[in-house]
Amino acid sequence: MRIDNRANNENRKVTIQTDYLMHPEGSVLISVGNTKVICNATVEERVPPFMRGEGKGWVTAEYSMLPRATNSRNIREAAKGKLGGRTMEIQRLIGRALRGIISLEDLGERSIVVDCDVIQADGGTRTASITGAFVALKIAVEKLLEAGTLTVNPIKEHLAAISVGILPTSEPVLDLNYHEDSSALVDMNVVMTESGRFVELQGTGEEATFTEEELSAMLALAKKGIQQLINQQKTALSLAKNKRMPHEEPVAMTDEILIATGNPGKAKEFEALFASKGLKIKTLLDYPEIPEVEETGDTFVENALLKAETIAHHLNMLVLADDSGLCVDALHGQPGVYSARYAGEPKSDAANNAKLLHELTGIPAAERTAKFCCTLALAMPGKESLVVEGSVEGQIIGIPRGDNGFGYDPLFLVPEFNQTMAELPNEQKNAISHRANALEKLETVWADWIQD
Ligand SMILES: O=c1nc[nH]c2c1ncn2[C@H]1C[C@H](O)[C@@H](COP(=O)(O)OP(=O)(O)OP(=O)(O)O)O1
Ligand SMILES: [Mg+2]
Repeated sequence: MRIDNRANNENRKVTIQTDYLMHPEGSVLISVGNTKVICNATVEERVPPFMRGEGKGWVTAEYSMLPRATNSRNIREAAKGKLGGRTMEIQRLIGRALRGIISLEDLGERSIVVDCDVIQADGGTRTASITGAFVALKIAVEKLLEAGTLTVNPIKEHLAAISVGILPTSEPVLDLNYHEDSSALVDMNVVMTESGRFVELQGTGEEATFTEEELSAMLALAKKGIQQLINQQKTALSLAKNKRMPHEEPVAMTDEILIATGNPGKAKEFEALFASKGLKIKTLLDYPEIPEVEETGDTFVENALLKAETIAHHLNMLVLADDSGLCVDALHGQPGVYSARYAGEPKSDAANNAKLLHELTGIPAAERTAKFCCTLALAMPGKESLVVEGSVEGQIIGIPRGDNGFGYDPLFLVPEFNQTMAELPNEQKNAISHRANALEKLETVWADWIQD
């Protein structure tokens, strides 16, 4: 067991706060566990003298740490009057990493400098800097594209970094904190692109050696961790982009509301739930030309916000989105946000139900408790979105029952009725469901929200 109770293949909790400071073209506060780094990207319409006239741009980085980012105070490098070797090495690494995914030709004769300032260190400051620096760089570039200064996107793909290592117990682990890092036998930093290409590998035995098998195990962990970080970058970038998009006066509310779902089962339920309020609904099934929003979030809240805000900006109107799913206790909350894609793409209710039953093989009825969760996000361009959550508890049975509803309904027993969600008449499901529960909460707050 790891000191912070994580599984060996588990990342620390990551948050990526965009537009953190007001002046830089791209500004991000990234937290990876207790490590916190501010990453600011600055665009300058010039390149270093030795590059002038070549039509190419330049991307570089600087790195530093606040004196009390660490357990005891470090003397500021400014006070010492020179940069340490470690600082030089790290800032060159960050610069190389960013130049690995940007076309300097497509950037044109301008520079982007990304400053990475560690405000709190708990291991992995260089990797957190790279992951955050990419987001700051991407925001700065998106703004150049939005302003028409650039017409071709110079950023070719996403990039993130993470550490892996081998603990004294010989276990390979992902994303080491400082405590783990200081006792690790092997410590490795991996910088990788979305397509799985490496920009840099820094693997070191600390009074120890490692085998090719151990190296492969560490790389597999790193790949998984980096994919998750890239999803988190995408989520933060989409939400930030929606906030930046200019908006005219939103289309006035009529007796119609748009629900950003492409799921016919949900659409039908919302129709019934809203009919009783005298409101008509439209869904994305009425707008087949709108592309599906990528659900990169790792929480229901993030995905509901992504769907609601992206569609609200697209159509310049009030939009409600639902992100929902099934959380099974014996599966540690899985499939959770992955409910729709549990058995892979293309999404299929039948395949998802089959996979769920398979995963629960041999687990006795008393331990098959579960809950349906629903997060609703209400978005209007130019306004802070409203978010509410609802849930309903039940149990996963071993053989599907009933034809009403959709998704996991035939396997979800509601104990108080001794019927599955798919056996309950529609009105009954709509009286007790997680969706109905969330909608009730929304009703108590939305009048105030729409007014101001
Ligand atoms: O009342 C429900 N009864 C049974 N299953 C349910 C229910 N509510 C959600 N679920 C399951 C279905 C799907 O596997 C996942 C939702 O995933 P989620 O991404 O929110 O919806 P989706 O992709 O089907 O449509 P969309 O994103 O366009 O709203 O959870
Ligand atoms: Mg979905």
